[in-house]
Amino acid sequence: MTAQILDGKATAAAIKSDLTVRVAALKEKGITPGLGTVLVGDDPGSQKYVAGKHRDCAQVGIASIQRELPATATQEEIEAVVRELNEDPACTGYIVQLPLPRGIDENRVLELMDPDKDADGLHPMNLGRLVLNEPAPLPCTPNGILTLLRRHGVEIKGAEVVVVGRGVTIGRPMPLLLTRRSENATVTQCHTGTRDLSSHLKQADIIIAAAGSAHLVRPEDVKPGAAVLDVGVSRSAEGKIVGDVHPEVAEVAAWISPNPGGVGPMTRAQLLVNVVEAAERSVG
Ligand SMILES: Nc1nc2c(c(=O)[nH]1)N[C@@H](CN(C=O)c1ccc(C(=O)N[C@@H](CCC(=O)O)C(=O)O)cc1)CN2
Repeated sequence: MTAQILDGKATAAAIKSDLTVRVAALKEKGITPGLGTVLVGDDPGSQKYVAGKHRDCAQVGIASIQRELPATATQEEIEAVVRELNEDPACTGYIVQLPLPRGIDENRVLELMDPDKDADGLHPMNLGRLVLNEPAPLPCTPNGILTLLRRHGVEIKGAEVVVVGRGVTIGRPMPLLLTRRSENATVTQCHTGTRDLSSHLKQADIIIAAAGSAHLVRPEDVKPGAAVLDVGVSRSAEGKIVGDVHPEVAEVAAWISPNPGGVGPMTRAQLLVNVVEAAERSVG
């Protein structure tokens, strides 16, 4: 078997095309959605991701507001930028690019954001709303993964899903989305404390690998016919992306997301969805 591709690039392009129409309709009502980004430091990966987010904004007609601070920025300097974006009427939604440099209290920064402008769905109020089943912007990568599966017709309802990783942007919120009544999946969350990862992976209909550990998921661990989403990013000595999923998994799985070209573009598309939905809410 050779797996079919969960094509994030093409799916994100379709989402952006739909958003272009919605943004134009908002502009006719006098609303221009504006995405703000706060980038602290000079991590090349973060710089690339933020640049991609602003490229996407330009494509669909969303205004861009960029704030950059040096790696030496203090907690107070970062918080001042967050306060400024909270007050800026041109900024209808924004994100703080993670991770922040060592020594910065990330949670304090996220808590300071106006939850109504939280385009990432990572403010504690919005994560709480997700737990309580209340409307909230959804975290971009988990929601991007669900959209990718749905648009390719992969059955989520009743599926045994293994999520590998417990980070704030993916691993923690992913099971919250998957276990809503609308998805009805059964989820096992694995992490560095899991004794026998392989035994869990072998049971999974869907594997979401977000550990950041190169080629962690191997072909012998995957049930034939499973859908495998590769979210992890490690870098080779040449700077190339190495995912969490071994390339030979494609010989066993029915569906696989490429990396790059799978979940990354979907993360960016869902961010734009959150920005546009917030602007639409503001006009009723
Ligand atoms: N505030 C946030 N910070 C971070 C998030 C997040 O959702 N919100 N997630 C990740 C990084 N991330 C989003 O910011 C992100 C990762 C990857 C991509 C992407 O388009 N990747 C491309 C490859 C790009 C490359 O060549 O390096 C792909 O997969 O095709 C976009 C966004 C951590 N921080």
